[in-house]
Amino acid sequence: MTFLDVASSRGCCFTSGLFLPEIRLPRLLEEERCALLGAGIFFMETPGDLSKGELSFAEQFLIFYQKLKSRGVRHGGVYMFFSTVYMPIDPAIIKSILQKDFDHFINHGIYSNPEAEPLSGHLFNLENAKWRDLRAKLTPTFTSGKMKMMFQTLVTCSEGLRKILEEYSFTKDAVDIKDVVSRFSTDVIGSCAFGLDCNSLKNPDSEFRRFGNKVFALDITMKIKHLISMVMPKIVLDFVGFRMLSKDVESFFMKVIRDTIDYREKNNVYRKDFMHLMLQLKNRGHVADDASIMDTEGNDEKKQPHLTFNEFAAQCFVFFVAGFETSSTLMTFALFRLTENPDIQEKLREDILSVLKKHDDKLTYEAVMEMSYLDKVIDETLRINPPVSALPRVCNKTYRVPGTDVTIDPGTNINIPVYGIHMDPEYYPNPEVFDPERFSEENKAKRPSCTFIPFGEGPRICIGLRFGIMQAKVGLIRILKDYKVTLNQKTKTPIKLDHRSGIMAVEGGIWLNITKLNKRDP
Ligand code: HEM
Repeated sequence: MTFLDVASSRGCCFTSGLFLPEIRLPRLLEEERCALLGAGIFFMETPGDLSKGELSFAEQFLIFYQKLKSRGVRHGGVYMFFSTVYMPIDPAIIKSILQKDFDHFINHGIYSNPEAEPLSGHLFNLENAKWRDLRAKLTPTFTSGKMKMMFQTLVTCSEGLRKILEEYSFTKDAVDIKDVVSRFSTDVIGSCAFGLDCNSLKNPDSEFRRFGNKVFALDITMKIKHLISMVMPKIVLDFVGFRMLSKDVESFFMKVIRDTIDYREKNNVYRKDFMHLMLQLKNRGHVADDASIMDTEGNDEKKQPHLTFNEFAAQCFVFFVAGFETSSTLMTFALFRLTENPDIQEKLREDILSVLKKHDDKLTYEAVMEMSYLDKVIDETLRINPPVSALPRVCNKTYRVPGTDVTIDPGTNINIPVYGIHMDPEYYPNPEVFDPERFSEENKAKRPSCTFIPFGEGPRICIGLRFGIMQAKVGLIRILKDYKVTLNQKTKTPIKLDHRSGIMAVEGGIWLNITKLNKRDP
């Protein structure tokens, strides 16, 4: 029996879904449930809350995960809109899908049409050979050596963050911390991916921030577009030239990138950032450790570029989109958890200050790498509040799930339940408790692989992992070194996850008090 046989044994699979009004799948009869469980170990569920829009995407999938887990099965299925999604919950199956048998699950299954919408032709969306080729080209852009090269740009941007916090510590106003750290992330990624001073820390209404927010705005138009892209066949979408981004967003990013390329190429500018490495890729076909963006003849105007302008622009765009919201979410939740756990906040500050003292009070790449307690706090934050709560995959080759008699057909969508795994008491006892010691070397070694997957896993793992962590670390160090953070009463507690956001976020935001610390010996 294949997964789709089981799924369609209920007939039409209309579902109550994220963006739809309530259209419920008839509840399964008990004997039907047993038959499904007996036949293929699968179980289809449609919690009512899914349709009411009260639960966040992360919570909905946590419920699916917990229901499957409580039935003692290794995997299951979920009705979503008009299709069914296969959901493994056993880390061994997850590992097979993400790593061992990756060849069957290469793609994310997200619709894109670079001809109609050039910025959609980026790494996250590309498929099969096109993805492999581009991933191989871009990987050298994200090595630890390249991170070290960009480190100073990050530190420079963090000076703006310090200035803002200084003002807040003086005025004693409550700080919408997600807003502030998002502006920091916008400046960092704008500077590193576009080579621009976006000034969004100084000017909250900067164009970069405005258009960045527009990309993430999940308004009714975007919801409808998401739905259409999920339910319509690709051939129809291609035919009508379907696009996700509005024209003004596309024009803004294309123009910024075009102007920067022209300026740098004309003036042979060298800046230590992604833009420089991408220009090397475009003009020389590879990333190098030098200041030149031209080939050995000094120019390549006669030659075919190694990366076309559209490909180039789409990658800069995805670095921005994938980088700024995820990293600022990480910083926001870390600070929130530290307000809930003042002893952990104090311990982290001690770690930061003692390492800085060894490095003459200078925020260097090497100093950051030495802050081992900071690593644990970051990992524990990513466990309890993973910005991306589920990983999408689509099956591209018939697959027999190891250790079962179940087959997955090509075209079946897969959902890897990151948040469910991270909140499973089997791997993380008392999962609601924030405890960085879960990430001591000893404790990490006790857990099976694929039980901590905030960046995904396998060949398709987040390419910007190092950069995202480095950016969050610099931001947190800047804040915690000089300021104590406490929760302001404007924060609605207990916090509720925002059901309107695709990335994990808090309804009403996290509001903090910032108190300047007296200078002291670390
Ligand atoms: C805390 C920060 C971040 C988190 C939690 C995060 C998380 C993720 C996740 C879960 C995926 C999907 C992995 C998979 O399918 O297995 C992903 C993919 C990706 N991320 Fe990140 N990310 C972060 C920061 C960044 C940054 C800073 C950049 C770029 C500068 C970036 C660029 C990308 C790209 C391009 C992909 C697609 C990779 C591919 O399909 O080959 N991410 N990220």
